[in-house]
Amino acid sequence: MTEEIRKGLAGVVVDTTAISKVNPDTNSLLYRGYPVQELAEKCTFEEVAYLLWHGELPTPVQLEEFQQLERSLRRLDARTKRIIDELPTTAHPMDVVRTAVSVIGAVDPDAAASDPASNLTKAVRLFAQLPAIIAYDQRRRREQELVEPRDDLGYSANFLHMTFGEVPDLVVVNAFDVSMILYAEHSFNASTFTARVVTSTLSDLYSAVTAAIGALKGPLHGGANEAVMHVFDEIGTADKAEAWLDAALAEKRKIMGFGHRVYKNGDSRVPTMKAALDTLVAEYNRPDMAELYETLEAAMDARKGIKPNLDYPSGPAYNLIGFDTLTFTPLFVASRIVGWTAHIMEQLESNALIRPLSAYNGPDERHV
Ligand SMILES: CC(=O)SCCNC(=O)CCNC(=O)[C@H](O)C(C)(C)COP(=O)(O)OP(=O)(O)OC[C@H]1O[C@@H](n2cnc3c(N)ncnc32)[C@H](O)[C@@H]1OP(=O)(O)O
Ligand SMILES: O=C([O-])CC(=O)C(=O)O
Repeated sequence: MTEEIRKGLAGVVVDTTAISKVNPDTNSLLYRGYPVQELAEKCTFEEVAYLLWHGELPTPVQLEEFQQLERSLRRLDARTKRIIDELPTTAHPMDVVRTAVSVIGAVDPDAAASDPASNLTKAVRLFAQLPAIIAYDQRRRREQELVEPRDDLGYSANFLHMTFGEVPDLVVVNAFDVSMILYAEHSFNASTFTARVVTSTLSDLYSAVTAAIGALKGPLHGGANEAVMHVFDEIGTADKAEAWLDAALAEKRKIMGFGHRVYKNGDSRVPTMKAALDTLVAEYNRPDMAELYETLEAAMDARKGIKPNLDYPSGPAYNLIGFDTLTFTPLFVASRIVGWTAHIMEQLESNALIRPLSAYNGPDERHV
């Protein structure tokens, strides 16, 4: 038998999904049929989360009910806070988030229940709790006290309030909300596929999410938004970008924030996130950031023809908002929790154990 091996499952279609459609030919991304750009312009992250989980945008009554539920679940419980406090500040914030989700799973008496209603309850709980975990972790690293959530604020305004102790201008809240919408879902990316693999063994949602966080951490996936900022810090100013890039390419380095497994002519989400970044550049009066961004992008295009992915504009956007660089990938978690949990529920609707084959290339049979 000749076996065709597709390293990294590149180009392999492994299942169907009704959650999102990534189309590199038209450079489009649909969530449940809606173009993501339209959702970013007209909806809040809460509405998009509801859409991804339920398949339809909420009616005003459904939205009100969902918002009330989400606001009621925002507070970090004492046990989770204690366990975060136990972790050294040398731990990467992704490890803190992964541990916190694991703790929430371990103390949930209903952890093993995997019917759709139980899983949706868990998904909403994680959605509501992650901002508190991430905000508190950044604050404790800065030796600041925990800030309690405000029930009168929407998701993004409250997230920023809990992180920085104040609600920034609307333009900042909106840019952050757009980033949450754009990060929420992207079909069978590595972390979502990880969540589906774990779910396919009939393990529980918390285990699948914990594994997905581990997959997202890597710099070839979600870790790239953090890595982009390290690149910006390394380069310094726009006038040094070309020389830096030539040296990095000569060393065969992968340039973080560029390239994509599926999109080969640019990531459908980048123009929307770049526009959000531009509003932040104006708000914080940081044209130098835009100049560095654009110079490196143009140089990469000229030398390799490789375009930016979503992590490229998101990294500097989160920097301008004031997040610590190490907190960037946890922000991706806060958003992608929606996509992961939607996929976990979809996997369970028609489950098949995910177990591919391998072609053995070790020694022929031999004996001791
Ligand atoms: C939200 C997200 O998770 S998006 C992805 C975020 N990740 C990054 O930004 C990390 C940097 N990018 C990369 O490493 C890659 O582009 C990936 C992992 C995202 C996609 O990789 P693949 O689809 O496997 O493409 P592959 O690595 O085979 O690249 C094809 C060619 O382009 C080159 N290439 C791709 N991306 C880059 C890059 N960022 N910098 C330099 N060269 C690159 C490869 O070296 C390869 O060249 P070769 O054919 O001469 O060997
Ligand atoms: O789709 C991918 O491979 C990576 C990505 O852009 C995402 O997860 O948002």
